[in-house]
Amino acid sequence: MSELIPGLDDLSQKGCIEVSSGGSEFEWMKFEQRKLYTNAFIVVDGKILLGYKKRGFGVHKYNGFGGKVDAGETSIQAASRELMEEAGIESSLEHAGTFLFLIAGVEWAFHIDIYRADSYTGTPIETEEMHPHWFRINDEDHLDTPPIPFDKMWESDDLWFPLLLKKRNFIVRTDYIREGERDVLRKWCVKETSFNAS
Ligand SMILES: Nc1[nH]c(=O)nc2c1ncn2[C@H]1C[C@H](O)[C@@H](COP(=O)(O)OP(=O)(O)OP(=O)(O)O)O1
Repeated sequence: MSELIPGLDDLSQKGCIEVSSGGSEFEWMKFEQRKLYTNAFIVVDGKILLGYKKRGFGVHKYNGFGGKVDAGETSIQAASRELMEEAGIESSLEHAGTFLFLIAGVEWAFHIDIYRADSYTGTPIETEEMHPHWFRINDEDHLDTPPIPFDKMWESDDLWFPLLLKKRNFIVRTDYIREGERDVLRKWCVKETSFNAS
């Protein structure tokens, strides 16, 4: 079995398959506290909806729609609320993965529940935080739509997007450091959990 990823439930790692890992020369960063976040991706008819982030941490990157889970909310309630606040749409979301994101200088870990859906209601709109855009998910269809802009996303997203798009469930941990203005991926592990013996 591959190394257990610290900070993620040991049981959910039982029987899963490591897809990618790196930075083995570094230690995983320590953290005392975790904060809950969500991130939702809509994939419809060969295209994925991403938002261009206009402000805050991760500004100028493309990402799913999400943010902090508020007190008294479940994760899926937060994911639905954020999808409405940031893209103006409603959707029946399914849990797709769990993501632990650490960055040097922030003493807590971001525990992000990743959701996906293959339908939605409403029309995606630009909001104060995000500008929505569609991207094609392969190079056979929709050639008039741009490909997923991995060079303008968090550096590790290309490692787990194939699982998200194939509807496979996964867990990810990424530890980043800051180098000047840049966030640099230092250690990571991606595992597919779809094969979990529960
Ligand atoms: N696709 C992604 N890939 C990645 O590597 N890290 C991500 C990620 N999506 C989110 N993160 C990390 C970095 C990001 O700054 C942090 C918080 O997520 P968001 O930026 O979505 O939340 P916000 O800070 O906008 O929260 P709100 O203000 O509640 O909307 O989680």
